[in-house]
Amino acid sequence: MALPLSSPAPCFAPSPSPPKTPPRNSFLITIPTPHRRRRCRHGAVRAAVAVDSPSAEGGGLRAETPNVFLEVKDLRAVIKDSDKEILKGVNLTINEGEIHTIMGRNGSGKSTFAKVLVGHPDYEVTKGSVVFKGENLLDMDPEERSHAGLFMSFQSPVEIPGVSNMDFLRMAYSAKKKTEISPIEFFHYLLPKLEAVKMDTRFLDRNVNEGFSGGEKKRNEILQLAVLEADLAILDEIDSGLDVDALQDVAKALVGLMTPKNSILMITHYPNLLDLISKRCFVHIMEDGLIVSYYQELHIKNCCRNLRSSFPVLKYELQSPTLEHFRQGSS
Ligand SMILES: Nc1ncnc2c1ncn2[C@@H]1O[C@H](COP(=O)(O)OP(=O)(O)OP(=O)(O)O)[C@@H](O)[C@H]1O
Repeated sequence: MALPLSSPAPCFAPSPSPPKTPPRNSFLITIPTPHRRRRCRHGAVRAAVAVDSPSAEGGGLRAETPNVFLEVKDLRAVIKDSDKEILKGVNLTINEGEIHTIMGRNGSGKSTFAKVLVGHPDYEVTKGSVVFKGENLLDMDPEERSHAGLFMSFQSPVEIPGVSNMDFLRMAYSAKKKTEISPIEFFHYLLPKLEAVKMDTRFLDRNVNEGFSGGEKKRNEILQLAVLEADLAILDEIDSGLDVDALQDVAKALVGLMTPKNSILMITHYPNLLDLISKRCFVHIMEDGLIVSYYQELHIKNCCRNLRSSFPVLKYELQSPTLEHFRQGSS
């Protein structure tokens, strides 16, 4: 379920200028596969694998210095009241206006990472830092994080019996805007958003997610995101369980929500959604609690084409690529 938001504090960390060499904890391997020579229409295809996701300053491929939205450094987390470490030193930087995707095997820690970012009580951070728009995210409780502009769509959206979708959305919107909005006024605000995600108004009277099909729940998550207009949307497998039409609707709605000022962090196993969104994006691979590799700033269509042509398994089976696939592809 999404968390209600309130006005984000427009506080941005100064963007560091990119150094000429990658930081010590990361190195780039240019993949010597055909896509290295291929240049996309945008003339900027650059495929790279890095061990340890580099920080923005380590990327070194950007000429401009965008505002850093989220900066995760050496993040380690265990399951609460246990010493089972799930996140083992994650590094990730997201600038405003960017789409980032995390792929990887089942159980590699993707959802845990997302949940740790929004302050899920099941996990305890043992090391590292997370700065969101210049503020220490780890010092905030989950509600404060959502107020600061974070939104998370969970893999399995929760049902809220006894609370209508309409009331829930209106309460969340009021909390974000810090002002009451009348049901009529809110309905007018909501209508175009319902149309964007192709949801019928009858879903407004139903209790939040109660009895919704898997696909309807996912659309409802996007509706919440559209209503709350978060700065950074973390979408955990928003594409799972969607039929072809629903996938296209969700992709279209997401594209409609993107502005140069907001960002998306998607967790997915399938490149299809990336294909449909058709925007530039960063693709990261998570393995055993670490972001171990990344494709930097590829146009998504090229990125997915490259992934499929480089790693034969992806041609036939749209599974999450792993670091092993990158290694095979580059040999
Ligand atoms: N609350 C918890 N209690 C026990 N184990 C947990 C808990 N949360 C995560 N784990 C374990 O941590 C590992 C990572 O889980 P996580 O859900 O983050 O993986 P994932 O990469 O999102 O997997 P998938 O692709 O299947 O969704 C798994 O082995 C999981 O069983």
